[in-house]
Amino acid sequence: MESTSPVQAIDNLISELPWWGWVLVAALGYLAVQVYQSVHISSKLPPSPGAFPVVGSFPLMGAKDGEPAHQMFARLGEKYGPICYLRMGNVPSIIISDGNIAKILLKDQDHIFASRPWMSAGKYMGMDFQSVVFAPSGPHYKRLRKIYTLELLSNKRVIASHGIREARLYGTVKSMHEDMERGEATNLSSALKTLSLNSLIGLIFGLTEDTVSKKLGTVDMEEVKDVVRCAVELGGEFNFGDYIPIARWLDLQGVIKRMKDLTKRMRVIAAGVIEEHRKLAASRGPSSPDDLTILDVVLNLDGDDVLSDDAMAGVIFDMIIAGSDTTAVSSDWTIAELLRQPKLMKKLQDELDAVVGKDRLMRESDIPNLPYLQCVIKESLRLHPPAPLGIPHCSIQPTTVAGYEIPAKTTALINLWAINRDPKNWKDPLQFIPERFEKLDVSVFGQDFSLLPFSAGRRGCSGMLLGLTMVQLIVGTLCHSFDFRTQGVKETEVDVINEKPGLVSMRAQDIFVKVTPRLSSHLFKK
Ligand code: HEM
Repeated sequence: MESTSPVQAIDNLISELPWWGWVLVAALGYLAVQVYQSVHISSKLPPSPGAFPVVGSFPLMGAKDGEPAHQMFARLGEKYGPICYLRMGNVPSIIISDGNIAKILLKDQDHIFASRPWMSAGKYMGMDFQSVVFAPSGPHYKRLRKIYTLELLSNKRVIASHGIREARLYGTVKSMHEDMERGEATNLSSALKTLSLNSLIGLIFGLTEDTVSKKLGTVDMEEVKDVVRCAVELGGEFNFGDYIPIARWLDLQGVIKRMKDLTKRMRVIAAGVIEEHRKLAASRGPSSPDDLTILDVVLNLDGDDVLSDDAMAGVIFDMIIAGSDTTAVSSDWTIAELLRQPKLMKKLQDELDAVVGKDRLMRESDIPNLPYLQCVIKESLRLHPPAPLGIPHCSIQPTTVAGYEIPAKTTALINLWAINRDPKNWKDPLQFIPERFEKLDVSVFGQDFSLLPFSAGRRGCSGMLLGLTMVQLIVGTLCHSFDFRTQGVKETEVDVINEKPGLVSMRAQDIFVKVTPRLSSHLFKK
């Protein structure tokens, strides 16, 4: 009998292996790597609950049904310490629950942690990672971020665009007054969302009060609002496919399919508004720099700054999505806290009456003269940061943090919610006490690592001044204009504990209020 050499035997096996044999070999190989990674969690990594093959640490994270992720991560922080290692499916991740360690990532090693991990939201809704929110660090991101800082959201442009925000807000004040005249309660939470969305749409597209709810050329503004609503929902949905490759491939949750459909709608809207804006700009001739909308500025960029169609679509949707719900929920949490504590509400109203008077509505230019309003908003951003986990960061190279080894491509989640409530830094951290800021000079803009509502460093929120100004103006104007009586629940029992899960921290229950005007009656006439 002819003998076969081992090499020949392997050769024969390979050539005769059926397709399912290859699938089996690939699956066994994948499993072997997973088992190796699970048992081989290096002792130099941060403390960890451990990990299983394929699903990693997911079953060990102690997730509770309906619980927001930042609360679950805060519990992990209490158990495993301020830096905790998780393998989320296939993805090495660290959770940071301490301001001093956040400072290492966002300041000392900002150049290492300023990238973003791969996320299906970035691939699809982020226009193939062209949008600033999802772009990994590199020349494209650097160029975009510079455009945001110097052109789109510069201090000068934020100040110059105050009229658009004030007009939208005064419109909301008048419709709440109309609800009152009809004897109806206003759903305040929902009114705040509509207001923020309309303000952002106004800033970007430059629509007037009449057209903001109608059409811009071929683009229906209701379609824009629906796309934004779907994007916020989809962005907040947990997608296993981001962590487990096979789940991405199978798309069992249908997230990728829905994102692809939504991206098509986003591209159609972006193409429509860009075309309309080009036509309008051509017919209108040159405008003064202060009258330009965000989209005018984007279209006027020249030289190396000119953006591709996808990057322009990214700017439009990044700004509306990142800016609208964050400012709406922050205003909602603040008013909820003030309703629970009538003394604080009165103190704020007294300050507003003294500075603004009763014969006009508040303006953005009043804010520097309203120190208590500033303290109220700071305290609200501390206790209820609207984006409690920020947006995931990603390391671009291996590094050491607090004595632990962190591999390259590790996702870093910074628990801003836990940091802002750290009892090491804040007395009575769970109480809403604006007075704590009366004698404490702490900035919300990322210089103080015990207070990080906007995160910090090169990846920190690029709309922080705009966001802060909007919340101050909205809360100040509404509390100045009205006294509130809640419907369905006593003022002092408005829920300021429970949240809906999602990217943005929303209160679990909408607030319904009946209002009584506090200012001269002519201010409420349409
Ligand atoms: C109270 C309101 C707001 C809060 C609390 C807030 C908070 C945040 C946070 C925590 C991040 C993540 C930062 C990180 O990755 O470390 C972020 C990112 C971002 N925010 Fe805001 N935001 C607010 C309003 C706005 C507004 C009004 C805009 C613009 C219209 C905006 C635009 C952005 C953008 C573009 C990013 C991504 C920055 C980047 O990746 O470089 N935000 N925001």
